[in-house]
Amino acid sequence: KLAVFDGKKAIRGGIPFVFPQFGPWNFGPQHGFGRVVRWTLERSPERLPSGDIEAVFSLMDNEITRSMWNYPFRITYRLILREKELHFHIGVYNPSKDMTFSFNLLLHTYLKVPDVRRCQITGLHGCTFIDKTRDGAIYQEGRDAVTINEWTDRIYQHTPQEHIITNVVSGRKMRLQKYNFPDTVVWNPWMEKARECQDFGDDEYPNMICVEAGHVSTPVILLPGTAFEASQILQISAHGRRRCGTLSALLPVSRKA
Ligand SMILES: O=P(O)(O)OC[C@H]1O[C@H](O)[C@H](O)[C@@H](O)[C@@H]1O
Repeated sequence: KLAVFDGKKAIRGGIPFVFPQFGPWNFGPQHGFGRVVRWTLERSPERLPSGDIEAVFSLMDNEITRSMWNYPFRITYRLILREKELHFHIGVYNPSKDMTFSFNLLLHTYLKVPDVRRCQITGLHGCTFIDKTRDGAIYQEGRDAVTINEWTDRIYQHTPQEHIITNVVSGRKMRLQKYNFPDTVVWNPWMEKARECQDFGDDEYPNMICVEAGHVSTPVILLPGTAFEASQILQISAHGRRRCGTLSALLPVSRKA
């Protein structure tokens, strides 16, 4: 409720686009500039023959980005909305002839939930995680379904392509599928940290969970003239029902044929 849309900070909610840095940054704002700069709308929302709605955004280097990160780049961000799904396809291109650059990329997805203590996240069992609430110590997850009862800020590594998050809005299940995002960050600031955030209502932490698909515990290294592609699908399912068979939709179009 206290989110500020002034172009200086990310909006607290939705899906902030974390690029080219995850976390504090010596050369610019925390989590990079991708979530605060203005993107270009390449293609306004349009209905495709399939009935899906598609919109395409792009971001290129400019004076502002080069003042923090002196590389030429081009990002294409394609969003497809279906009845119960939202698809995110990202392409990062390095147009340089001789310069390699490296970056982090993460979709900082906020999910609205009736009570975070009743959410379970699957797909993390056996994964190592960097615990940012314990000075970055590394542990291994022993639970099949992860629950949250305190300040949580973890980078799970080498996570599988799918997580299910239970008890999101209206008690439904959210299926998160990802391609080329090896990490999954799980974050809830809990009471004290929420109070420290000016744009976070004191009583709002029980009603959110961030499950963030990203490439953050190691950087993406992009050689001149090459592109990196990554995707995410969020799919809401009615009370436990699961649909299968959408994983192929995560593959880049060029590799699908
Ligand atoms: O407050 P923000 O800059 O939006 O960051 C919110 C959170 O993002 C990620 O989940 C990080 O792992 C957290 O350490 C950070 O607190």
